[in-house]
Amino acid sequence: MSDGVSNGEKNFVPLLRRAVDILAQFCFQDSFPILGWVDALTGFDSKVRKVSREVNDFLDTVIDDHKKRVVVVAEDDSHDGSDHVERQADIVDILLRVQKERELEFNFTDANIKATLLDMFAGGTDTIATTLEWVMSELVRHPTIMKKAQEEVRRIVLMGSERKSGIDEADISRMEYLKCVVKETLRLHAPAPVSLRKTSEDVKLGGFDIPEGTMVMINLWAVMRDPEIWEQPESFVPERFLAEPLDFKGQTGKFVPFGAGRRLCPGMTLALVEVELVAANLLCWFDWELPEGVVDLDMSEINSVVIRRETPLSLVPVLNSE
Ligand code: HEM
Repeated sequence: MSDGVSNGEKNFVPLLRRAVDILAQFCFQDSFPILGWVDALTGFDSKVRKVSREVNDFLDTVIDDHKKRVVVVAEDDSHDGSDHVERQADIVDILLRVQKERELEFNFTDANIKATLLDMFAGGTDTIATTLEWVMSELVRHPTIMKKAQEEVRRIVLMGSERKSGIDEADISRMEYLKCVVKETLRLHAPAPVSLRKTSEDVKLGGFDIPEGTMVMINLWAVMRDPEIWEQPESFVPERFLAEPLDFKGQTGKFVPFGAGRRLCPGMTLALVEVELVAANLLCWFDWELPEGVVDLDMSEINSVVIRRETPLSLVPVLNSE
């Protein structure tokens, strides 16, 4: 990558966080469209324009940089080892190839590529990092659950006929308890707490008349802590998912960390692979302790588009000597 992009990369994470945080801020246009003009007076509109311009400029640089590279790229590991292959193709190379070879039925423009990249990075960075922080926070607060999850992971990875040095997806598919830990974490700490919809017709719901075209916010966080539908809703009990193996599609309207229906999170499968794989590695190769002097972990949350820990998680890893 050119220096321009490398430098930009360093700034991209904070820029992305700024962009995502703006989405969580109140604006009149969304809640009272008739008062949308107030957003210009409060400075909200210019803040949105500024951050959009910065994100757009960064993505333009990334795309230009990829277009300029004259390298032969491989999209998998199947190359013949010849000197022509300088590196594996990344997601931008692949999207540019799809564009160049006109693989789609519509004109796939640079704007489409930028939108795809933004969706992936905005939707898929903080959500996954935050989920992992909550997984480890809950496990450290519940040593018996941590031990049970570690025993499962280590039995599958370290105690087979052949001791492995890495964990693959086939191993993960056998980690039933770890999957329950991830589900329970997503139930209690849904990183994306609301789902937005616009009504396509007049509806009556719970005694309220909701006119067509109303923006409705569904509080997924509250659904997954509702005492009417969950036993001990505030407790961290992964076993509840052994007893009731709810999937992630949200069709029961009870367990909805990725939303539900046609606008269900498109990154769900990728997210689960990443969270489960990283969590399994953390549990397999290390034991985890609170830093010296810390007796109880602070579990305060920051409410934004993504519900993060108020204080970043700090734990001490101890190499597993098994
Ligand atoms: C633990 C990780 C994640 C959680 C908990 C999560 C959760 C959600 C939720 C609740 C929604 C709203 C769905 C609805 O309204 O029904 C959503 C939408 C979305 N997510 Fe995720 N997500 C995660 C990871 C990802 C990843 C990895 C990506 C992309 C690579 C992604 C991309 C998106 C996009 C683009 C949307 C908007 C979809 C639309 O409006 O049609 N998410 N996500």
